[in-house]
Amino acid sequence: MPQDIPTPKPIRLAVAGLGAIGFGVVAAVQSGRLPGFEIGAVSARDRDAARERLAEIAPDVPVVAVGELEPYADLVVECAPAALFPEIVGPFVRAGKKAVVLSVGAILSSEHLVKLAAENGGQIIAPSGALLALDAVTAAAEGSIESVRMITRKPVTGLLGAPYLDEHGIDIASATAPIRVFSGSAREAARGFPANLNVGAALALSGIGPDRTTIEIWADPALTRNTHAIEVVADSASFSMSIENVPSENPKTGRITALSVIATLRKMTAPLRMGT
Ligand SMILES: NC(=O)C1=CN([C@@H]2O[C@H](COP(=O)(O)OP(=O)(O)OC[C@H]3O[C@@H](n4cnc5c(N)ncnc54)[C@H](OP(=O)(O)O)[C@@H]3O)[C@@H](O)[C@H]2O)C=CC1
Ligand SMILES: O=C([O-])CC(=O)C(=O)O
Repeated sequence: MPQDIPTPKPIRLAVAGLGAIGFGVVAAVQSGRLPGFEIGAVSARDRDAARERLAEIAPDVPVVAVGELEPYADLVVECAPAALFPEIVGPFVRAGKKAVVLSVGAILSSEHLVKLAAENGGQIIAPSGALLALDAVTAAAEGSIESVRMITRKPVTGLLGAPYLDEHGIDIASATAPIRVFSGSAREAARGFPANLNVGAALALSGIGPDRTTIEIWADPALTRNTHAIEVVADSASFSMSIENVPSENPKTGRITALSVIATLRKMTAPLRMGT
């Protein structure tokens, strides 16, 4: 006779940011699509508006400031503006908890939080998000990688407002043909495009780092999708892959990003786990 296996307690999630990504994660949990998880608390800039948006799907979930999330949850999903990254992730990793992070570019300026996670038994987890092939890049990095290059092409709305464009006087709003707006390292790209190029930082941190990973960014008025093409040359394999992301309600963010978070969470408790 098999013995009764006690049902594990649900993992309590804090969702920091209730936009294109955060709302999708909350909706997935509340609909029962992610068994084994519950929402402990959420955070948004406009908390009254957030309560209204949650009224139908999660009326009882507390909406609190980002700095107050940690006691409510076992794990935080960080999906807010990059500037809030330390305030969101810090308390969780200090408490030995996990943080699933989307503002991956912010890791490059918050390396102390990786150290804090190591000291306290916490973990920072960056899902593949809007990019692909991070499984193969991390595997190749266990050997020797010669080069990693990414070319990103975005509709103009996917890049508007990036600090790099203002600093360099690059006008893309009136573009009628593709413009190459940036060419350089993943580190410089993360600094200049903090809300537009987390994928570059994710690629860099999976492979040969932010200084050796090279990035080109194009604004293309004819495009409707955010596209990323990567080329990797390593001693184990050479590969090139590309992805064309359908934008979410936030034109900077591909729809696949929220799904990537949901898949990451599902893997945490799955009896069969696919991919590196
Ligand atoms: N790793 C990857 O592949 C990808 C990463 N990203 C990154 O993920 C993050 C989230 O993206 P996305 O969901 O599209 O962003 P959105 O702009 O759609 O949502 C951002 C959310 O953050 C909230 N917020 C803003 N300020 C605060 C604050 N002070 N306190 C609490 N919450 C706040 C907003 O609140 P309110 O609703 O009240 O305005 C909003 O709910 C961004 O950093 C983005 O660059 C995006 C795509 C891909
Ligand atoms: O990297 C990002 O922040 C977003 C992005 O390019 C995408 O969603 O395609």
